[in-house]
Amino acid sequence: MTKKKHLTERQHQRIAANQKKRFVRAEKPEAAEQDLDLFAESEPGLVISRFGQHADIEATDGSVHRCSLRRVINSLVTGDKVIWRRAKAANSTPAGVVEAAADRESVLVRPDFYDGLKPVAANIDLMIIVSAVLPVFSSNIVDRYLIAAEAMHIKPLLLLNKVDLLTAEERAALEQQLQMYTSLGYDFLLLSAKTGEGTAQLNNYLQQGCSIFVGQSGVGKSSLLNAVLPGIDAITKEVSEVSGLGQHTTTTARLYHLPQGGDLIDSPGIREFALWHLEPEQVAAAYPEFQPWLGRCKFRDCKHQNDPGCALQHAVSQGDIHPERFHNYHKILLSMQQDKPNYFSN
Ligand SMILES: Nc1nc2c(ncn2[C@@H]2O[C@H](COP(=O)(O)OP(=O)(O)OP(=O)(O)O)[C@@H](O)[C@H]2O)c(=O)[nH]1
Ligand SMILES: [Zn+2]
Repeated sequence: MTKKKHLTERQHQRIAANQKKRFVRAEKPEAAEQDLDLFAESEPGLVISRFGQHADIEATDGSVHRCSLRRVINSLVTGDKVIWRRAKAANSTPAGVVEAAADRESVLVRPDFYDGLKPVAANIDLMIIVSAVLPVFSSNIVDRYLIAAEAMHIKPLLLLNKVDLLTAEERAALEQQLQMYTSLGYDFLLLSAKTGEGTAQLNNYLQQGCSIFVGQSGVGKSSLLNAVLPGIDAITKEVSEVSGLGQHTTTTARLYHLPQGGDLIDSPGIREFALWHLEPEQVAAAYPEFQPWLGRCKFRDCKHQNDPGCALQHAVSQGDIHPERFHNYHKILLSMQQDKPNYFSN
């Protein structure tokens, strides 16, 4: 313990040097901004990872450069497309500077206690919602992720893992149950990370763009990620240790190019991504099958429960809305009201 109290000579020197640097920076706050001579022509790039005031930028030739960010950039996350300039001098720190970020096609957000909704990753094409089939397949959890995907305009794919554990009858029953999703236009994939069944189809989906894997603990996300990108868990761990930023890095997302084609954005924070609080209207808006019926209830403030003249209840009774989806809708709304401040629980 006493060791910590006494700084070594080198530590003293380093602190003094840092203070000096900070002082110079304070004197000339715009120095870096003005010195364009240091940097080459602007070029397009892709954010592979973001670390505080820096970001790893991939050039079109595939090389990665740790860059600083211009002050005008107020939000930059993994998956963002940028305009940057590389440093003219070799081995300079930073290796370049990010000048501007392009508009996002989609953005994954997570609730932050202080900042409200915080962007985590951008330009995601596919949210792969991983569920285990045993002990039971939970449509309630799947529906929570589907609501999040719809709210963020990211296409979802339902991935049912561990199908090696099912008997033929159980498997047939599961496929029957999943009809309620296919009829809404949602795709599903039966897979086993253990036997490898379904991985070829999974690769077809992955090749189409940039994907993320989400799902509850124990469903097999690590196993699946390691199947599509061997060694990914080791890399994730390494990133957290090397950058030494402590707890924050556990949510720092990273973009990987898959050898079989397509991109993957991953971090522990993304894997355990949970549904945040939404207003009841926003939840209803995330159900595609509700859309033709919304606004047609007898009472404008209809809660779609036992209210007379409820259009949604009518749609359920005539088979246009699946009763299980409708049941989950009410359950999800109720849980949002109950644990409103608890953004982080599933
Ligand atoms: N039988 C079978 N077991 C599997 C399969 N995929 C994963 N498992 C097992 O399920 C357990 C959980 O797998 P993980 O890959 O750690 O699951 P995870 O979703 O990453 O879980 P967390 O790390 O807790 O978030 C492990 O014991 C795996 O060996 C599968 O397809 N079939
Ligand atoms: Zn109603």
